[in-house]
Amino acid sequence: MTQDELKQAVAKAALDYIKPHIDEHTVIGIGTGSTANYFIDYLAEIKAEVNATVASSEASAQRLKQHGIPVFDLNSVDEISFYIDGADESNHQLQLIKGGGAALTREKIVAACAKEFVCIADESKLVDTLGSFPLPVEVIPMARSHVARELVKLGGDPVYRQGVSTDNGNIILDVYNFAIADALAVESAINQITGVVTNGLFAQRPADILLLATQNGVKQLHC
Ligand SMILES: O=C[C@H](O)[C@H](O)[C@H](O)COP(=O)(O)O
Repeated sequence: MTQDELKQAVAKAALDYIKPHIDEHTVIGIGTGSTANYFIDYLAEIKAEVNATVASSEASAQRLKQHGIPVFDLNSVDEISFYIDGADESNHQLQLIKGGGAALTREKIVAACAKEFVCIADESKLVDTLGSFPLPVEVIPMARSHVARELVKLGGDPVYRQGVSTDNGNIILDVYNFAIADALAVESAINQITGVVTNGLFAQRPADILLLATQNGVKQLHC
């Protein structure tokens, strides 16, 4: 199977995973990216059963609406029942790097409100140590140089993602050459830098389950 076929297979597995639990009170949080897009397309097949979703990006909200799936503002719902989203990397504790598509902040907010975070990924995303994928950091534009200097002090190699503005009107610095042994500590240290909105480490709020598409089928990993 190609990587795209694996993404599609895991998106279908996520739908099968949550479908028995969907009722009129269920609010589904929707992630961002190519794997999440496949999930949205599968969700459309059962849209009559879906009363509410909350999207983690303008792009996902638009795709949901195109399918006729109801999208709500996060402030108008009590709790997210399931949050379904992809990742750029996951370790075996289900701590993640996200934000390759610049949606990390809204993703982190929706994940924080979720009862269960179901991460969906193909097997290339599973790593022993996070950090081969450059760590995205969302930054208030005027703080770009200051934050970059502070990231260098932490041992990283930040690169400005040219031409990208997040849904919140901010910029992204991608931090290269960070071997992230203690993801909790790194997440918290970067978030202490003035001017940082948040970073793409999901360690304080890891996934609850990782559905991992492999050539031998979709596996379930728990931390
Ligand atoms: O900002 C983007 C998100 O964090 C995505 O979930 C992540 O980049 C994975 O994307 P994909 O499913 O396209 O590999």
